[in-house]
Amino acid sequence: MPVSLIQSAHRLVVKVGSSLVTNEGRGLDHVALARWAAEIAELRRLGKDVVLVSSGAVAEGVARLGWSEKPKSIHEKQAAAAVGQMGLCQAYESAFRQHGLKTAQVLLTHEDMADRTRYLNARSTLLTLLSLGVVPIINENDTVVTAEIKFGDNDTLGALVTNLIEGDALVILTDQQGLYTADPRRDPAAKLIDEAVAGTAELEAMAGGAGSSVGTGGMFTKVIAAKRAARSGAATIIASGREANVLTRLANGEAIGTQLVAQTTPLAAKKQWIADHLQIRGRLLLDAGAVRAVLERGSSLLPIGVVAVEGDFQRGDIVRCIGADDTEIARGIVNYSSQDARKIARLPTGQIESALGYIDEPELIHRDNLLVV
Ligand SMILES: Nc1ncnc2c1ncn2[C@@H]1O[C@H](COP(=O)(O)OP(=O)(O)O)[C@@H](O)[C@H]1O
Ligand SMILES: N[C@@H](CCC(=O)OP(=O)(O)O)C(=O)O
Repeated sequence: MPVSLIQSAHRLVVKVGSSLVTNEGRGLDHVALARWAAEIAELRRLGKDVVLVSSGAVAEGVARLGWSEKPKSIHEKQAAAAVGQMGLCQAYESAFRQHGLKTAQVLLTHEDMADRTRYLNARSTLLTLLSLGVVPIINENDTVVTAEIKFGDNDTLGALVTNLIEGDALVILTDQQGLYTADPRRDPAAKLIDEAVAGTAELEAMAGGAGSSVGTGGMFTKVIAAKRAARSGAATIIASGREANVLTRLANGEAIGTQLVAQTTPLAAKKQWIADHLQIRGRLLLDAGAVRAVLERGSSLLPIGVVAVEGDFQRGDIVRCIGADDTEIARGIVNYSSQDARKIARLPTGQIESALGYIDEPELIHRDNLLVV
């Protein structure tokens, strides 16, 4: 049996599906929510940051409105989501309060992930919430999205959030023990897969079946989510949300469900992404001290070591770091726009806020986002 990668993970995304959250569509399962909240509180005590992606708004709205099944029309689904999301928030807020934890509702759309500024804002807000000890609870903003641009299932959203916050792992809790060789609802001989490499075609073939009556994507979207999460080096675990203490047991190294491993680490994936990036928007000219700090000590690049800023770039763009003789020594993801970088170049960190009127990060480029070339 493999050892759970959750044990060493520092930042994780836990995704719970509609059928679990709403007791197969019968209404919110408060007992299950209380269990997950207790387990997430324990993960936080173990020093792990946890973001929860929860489905269930439509299913809970359908139950609250007294409808007998999920409606077909998009506007009725959106209306149901708006009603149900209230219930989800209330239930999570009170479940986490029992453990002294605050929660935050974050509703995201596809556009928030596609637009660079919104993507970076969502990322900063989530990281700030985590640093404040708050548990962010994410769902798709179902009431405003149209069918063509919907994530649709929250497995995809969970994977994109894992990429967004550079999580080490995505835990998908569902109504099955994990990924089977075939849909266990149809094939009683199907066997549980305990470990596999994320992103292979065989996994996609096994997960072909549709989801439950209240869920959306079935296993297929979970396998694709694992493939997406693996791109940023994160492992995915698919396990039963009904298994007692599933999250804390995973955190203690117990292998439960199916573990889909990435073939690279999050840091290596990010550095590869920087190396492969074709659009380099600007150049930072470094003094000799900054060159030594970056090359010899693997340090972050601070504004004080930058003597000039060239080009026109935004926060989050990739820029070159230039040393003596106009040679490129490194490249990385910059924390400030070219306009702001010019204002803080040569300044000590303590003066960033007075120069700009705000401070995002003390570094111009953090060492995790810096690739020596
Ligand atoms: N290979 C497979 N292994 C496990 N479950 C599968 C497989 N293929 C299809 N499924 C179906 O996927 C369902 C879980 O997906 P879904 O209903 O969308 O759940 P959730 O609401 O948790 O996202 C299971 O109940 C199962 O019937
Ligand atoms: N945003 C939707 C999630 C849709 C859905 O069914 O997702 P899932 O159960 O994860 O397959 C909701 O909250 O109802």
